[in-house]
Amino acid sequence: MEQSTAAASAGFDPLLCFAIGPSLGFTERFYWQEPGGQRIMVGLGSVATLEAQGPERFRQLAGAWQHLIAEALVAARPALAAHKPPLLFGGFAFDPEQPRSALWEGFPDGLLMLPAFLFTFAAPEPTLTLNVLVAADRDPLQLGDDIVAQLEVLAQALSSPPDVPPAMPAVTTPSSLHLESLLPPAAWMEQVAQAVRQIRRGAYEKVVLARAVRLLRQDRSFEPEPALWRLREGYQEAYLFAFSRAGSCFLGATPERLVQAQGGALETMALAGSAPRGRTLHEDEQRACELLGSSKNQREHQIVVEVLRQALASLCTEIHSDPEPHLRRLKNIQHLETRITGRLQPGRSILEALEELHPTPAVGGFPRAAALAAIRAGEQLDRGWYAAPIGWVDAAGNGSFAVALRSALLRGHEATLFAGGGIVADSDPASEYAETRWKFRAMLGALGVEEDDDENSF
Ligand SMILES: C=C(O[C@@H]1C=C(C(=O)O)C=C[C@H]1O)C(=O)O
Repeated sequence: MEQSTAAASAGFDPLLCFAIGPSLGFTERFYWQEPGGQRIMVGLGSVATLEAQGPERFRQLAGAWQHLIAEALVAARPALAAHKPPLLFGGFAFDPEQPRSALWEGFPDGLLMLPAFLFTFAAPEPTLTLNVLVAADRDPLQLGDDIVAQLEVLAQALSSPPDVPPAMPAVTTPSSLHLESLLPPAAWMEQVAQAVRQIRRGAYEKVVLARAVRLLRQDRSFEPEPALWRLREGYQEAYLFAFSRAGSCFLGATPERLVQAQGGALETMALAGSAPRGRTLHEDEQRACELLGSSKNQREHQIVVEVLRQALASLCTEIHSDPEPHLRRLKNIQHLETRITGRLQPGRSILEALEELHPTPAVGGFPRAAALAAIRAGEQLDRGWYAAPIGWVDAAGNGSFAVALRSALLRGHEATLFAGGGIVADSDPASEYAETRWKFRAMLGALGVEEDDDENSF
């Protein structure tokens, strides 16, 4: 497959860097790829993990991050670096007010980690960053020897990496896979009908309801590498992410940027309103025209644009948004998208932007508090890190976070996949259900379930 220029110039595949993690004894690792492969980062191991619980998690982590930066000694070639070290990677739970189930063990309400090794494939050149936590009583000579030894082990592992993807059939035989909805489809559609009734009564204007399906695999456990490999082939224009911890891996290919900040320039997007791709060019155009002309989808979308603009008002100057949405076309689905930009006020950080923006009405609803209450009361699902911010932040306050959609949590022989959709006054439960099925396609395909398998079972 075609690699980004930065990755190609490094001479090896970033996925290999991710794949060698377990052989070096690293149980925590991440893979992060921005749209078009312009920036790929792989982190192995964690020398510092900042964790926070509860609604104050963004502030708590911002404080802990400042503390870490203040104490860091950085030796880097600033002119050549694609970011200002130290760089932390992490994610957040969708709703800190909702109790976490056993499924999401190891994925707290907020987590930022400082990887032991960080590979960055981005302009101007690929880099390797080594992070070490130095205690006051550490012998500097011994420290130097340890670093050299670590680099030797790393070089050795990279020179004889495991096969990626590990040997497995391109498409798994359906008999070894079992797919089931966590909630029967009829019960989920009843939830949607109930939300529509509440909306019509004026309780709120929009709510995003999600559901999960579970994939069980008898022959072997799910591994992130082959799934990432397939996502990379089909979803180059998405953010690809994988975060392994505590025996699980949360991964996905999401089209939705939550926020990106670079040198004070901030970018976010409204992504809401969906239609399937057509099977022929003609059908595809027809679906696109219907989506652009659908007042239901346009309304759903406009709510997101308005709320994002308001959220940015307290953080940014020079806020601009596209005058109208354009189409964002992915392999199995197309959306309405509006780009929104601003300039961060001096001293404000991307973590503050996360706090303001999350959850946007694209994944929560509107008004926010009423929609979140409806999700807590009705959804019967622990979303965990699904539909929440995932990404990185550096010492200069630059960073990039996506909304973790089109995603799954892998644990041993089980994969739990998540998808949802925006419900408004004129939503139809059966159409919303169908929409979640298109959205599941990205991860189902990545995990080896073919297009027409189990057509009626999820
Ligand atoms: C909630 C999801 O997607 C979100 C909801 C959309 C919609 O309702 O049209 C579109 C894109 C996303 O913002 C999901 O993929 O699970």
